[in-house]
Order: sequence, then structure tokens, then C-alpha cells
Amino acid sequence: MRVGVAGAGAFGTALAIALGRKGAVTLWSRDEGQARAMRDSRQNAARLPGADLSEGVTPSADVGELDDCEVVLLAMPMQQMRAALAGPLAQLADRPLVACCKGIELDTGLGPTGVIAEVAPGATAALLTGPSFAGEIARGLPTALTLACADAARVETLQRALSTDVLRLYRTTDTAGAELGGALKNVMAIACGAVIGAGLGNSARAALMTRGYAEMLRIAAARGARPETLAGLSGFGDLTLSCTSDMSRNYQLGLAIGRGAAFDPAVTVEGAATARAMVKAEAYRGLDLPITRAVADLVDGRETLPSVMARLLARSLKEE
Ligand SMILES: NC(=O)C1=CN([C@@H]2O[C@H](COP(=O)(O)OP(=O)(O)OC[C@H]3O[C@@H](n4cnc5c(N)ncnc54)[C@H](OP(=O)(O)O)[C@@H]3O)[C@@H](O)[C@H]2O)C=CC1
Ligand SMILES: O=C(CO)COP(=O)(O)O
Repeated sequence: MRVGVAGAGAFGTALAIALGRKGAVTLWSRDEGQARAMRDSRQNAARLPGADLSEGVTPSADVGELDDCEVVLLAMPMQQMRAALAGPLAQLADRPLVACCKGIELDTGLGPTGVIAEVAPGATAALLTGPSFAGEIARGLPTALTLACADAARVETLQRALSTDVLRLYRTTDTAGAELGGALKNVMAIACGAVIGAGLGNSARAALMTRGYAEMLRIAAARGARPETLAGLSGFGDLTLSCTSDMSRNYQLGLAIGRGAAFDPAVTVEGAATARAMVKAEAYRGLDLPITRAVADLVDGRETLPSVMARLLARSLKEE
């Protein structure tokens, strides 16, 4: 199956490299200069320096080159996906589209498959998510991910097409659970980075991971997602990775907040918009989400870390 990857960021490039080791992959960048540089150097110096493009990868800025791809991975940040699908990628609306982003859309409260369903109703909407760093995938290190698609037959076909000998995909039809796991772990990673950055300790981090997971389960229940999906790679797995590794950009933003340090606004940090989206969305109003709300307050500078910590610790005592 010929695979297209739309979006030549770190993750899109890493997935193209992994899949380009077993077949033909078109890696589409919206930037002609970047595509040319990738063709010439066989690297993506801007987004994934040091990783060689594998043999099967063809970089291109011509969206027409995605036409003969039977499946296209959408590897741009969550808040950019709607515009890309409605704009240059509109011609792809008749095939499986696999979102590779982790987030909730700020304006609608939808996850990636919900956005695909709205903008490209003729497509089969799927999601690839789970614990993985682009640099490690590109190096061929073993990685397990969740592939979610509501169509049980289609998800099996895609699972076979997108797995490799080191990239092991597990499948599920619970798209809501998979997208919530991937989106919300980013929010918790910001919170965990903040407590570590402020020197509040590993015990505080473990408390945030566990109570953050309780919030994730509450949100999943409100969306009709299956709790066991949250216990899998997209939830528990990615929560563990992102809350404990300083390779995570969400965790790095938290570290900067905790240390009172500056953070480059150009870095892709999905958890900030997702925290805002959770606080804003009607669907989640009334849910008890103290950590998510605290992160939204922190990233928007409405409150300081000492004051959100005091607020969290002053909550009434309760049953676990
Ligand atoms: N990096 C990682 O380790 C992992 C990332 N992810 C997820 O993958 C998603 C992308 O992250 P990542 O690749 O790291 O981000 P990067 O910041 O490395 O790259 C983002 C890419 O998206 C492109 N882009 C933005 N808007 C559009 C658009 N409208 N049309 C086409 N391309 C666009 C950018 O292009 P341009 O350069 O022209 O702005 C850039 O190439 C996120 O949701 C992230 O959570 C998931 C797992 C691991
Ligand atoms: O999603 C990721 C790991 O699974 C990458 O995390 P960051 O986006 O925080 O870097």
C-alpha cells in the first residue's frame, strides 16, 4: 500500500523514515524550499536533524504527488489540521486519513477524528497515537502505538500496512478513547514538568500523574470512551513517557514554568491548547478537572505555580 505523509515536521518525517524502510512513501511539505532541501540532503535538517531519510521516502511539495497514496497520514499539529484538510489536502477526502496529532481542537472541542469526519466526511477517519519520540522512531528503535478507527475491517488492513518489524501497532475501534488519551497526557506532562521544575519532588509528580489519570478517565466516561483504552498505549503508556522524560516538549514547557524560565513559543506544545479547549468546551462543563484547569491557568499566565499548588492542596479530603 503506498503511503503518504502530509506534514514534514519531526513526527511526519520519523514515520516516513520508518515506513520508507519497507515501501514507498511520499513525504509532503507545504514548503517547496524544505522539500527541495530534503531531496538534496536526504535529511530534514529543520525538524529532525541527523536522521537520514530511508530509501523509500520521496519528499515533495506537490500535493498532487499524494494522489496515488492509498492512505495518508496527517502529521501536523492539531490546531492546523482543519485548515490543511479544507485547503491543500481537500482532494484526499475519499481515502483513509490517519491523524497523527495529539490534541483537542480549541474552537470545537473535537478530537482529530472528529475534525476529519466534519471536514472530509467521505474519508475513513483514523488516528495513530501512543508513546513515541520522533527521534527514536527514526533511529529504528522498537515502538508500540495505538491505531484507532471506528471501521473494524479497515483498521485491521491499516494496522498491517503501517506496522513494521520494529513499529508495532495495536488496533482499537475506540477512537474517542485513543484521541483523549493522546491529547490529555500532554496536559498532565505540562503539570508534571512544572512540579519538577519548581523542585516539588518526584512524589508530587506521581500524585499528579495518578490524579491526572483520574481526570482522564472522567473525561473519557463523559465522551463514551472505553476506560480500557485509556489504560493502553495511548493513555497510560503515553502519560508515563511524557510525564517522566525531558525529551517531551510538553514536559519541557512545564519545566520552564516551574523554573520561571522563558520558553520558545514556536515549539509545538499541544497540551496548552488542549487544556484551554477542555476548560472551554461545553461538553466538559461540570466535570471535576482541577489539574486540567490548573494547567490552563498556568499556560495563560492567569495564576502562578505556588497559587495553583495551594489551590490543589486546599481541596476537601475525599475517597480515592
Ligand atoms: N515529535 C514527536 O516526537 C511526536 C509528535 N507527535 C504529534 O505529532 C504532531 C506534529 O508534531 P511534530 O511533528 O513534532 O511538530 P513539528 O513542530 O516538528 O512540526 C510541525 C509540522 O507541521 C507542519 N504544518 C503546520 N501547519 C501545517 C499545515 N496547515 N499544512 C501542512 N503542514 C503544516 C509544519 O510545517 P512548517 O514547517 O511549514 O510550519 C511542520 O512541518 C503533534 O500533534 C504531536 O503531538 C506525536 C508523537 C511523537
Ligand atoms: O507525544 C509524544 C510522545 O509520545 C511527544 O511528546 P511531546 O509532544 O511532548 O514532545
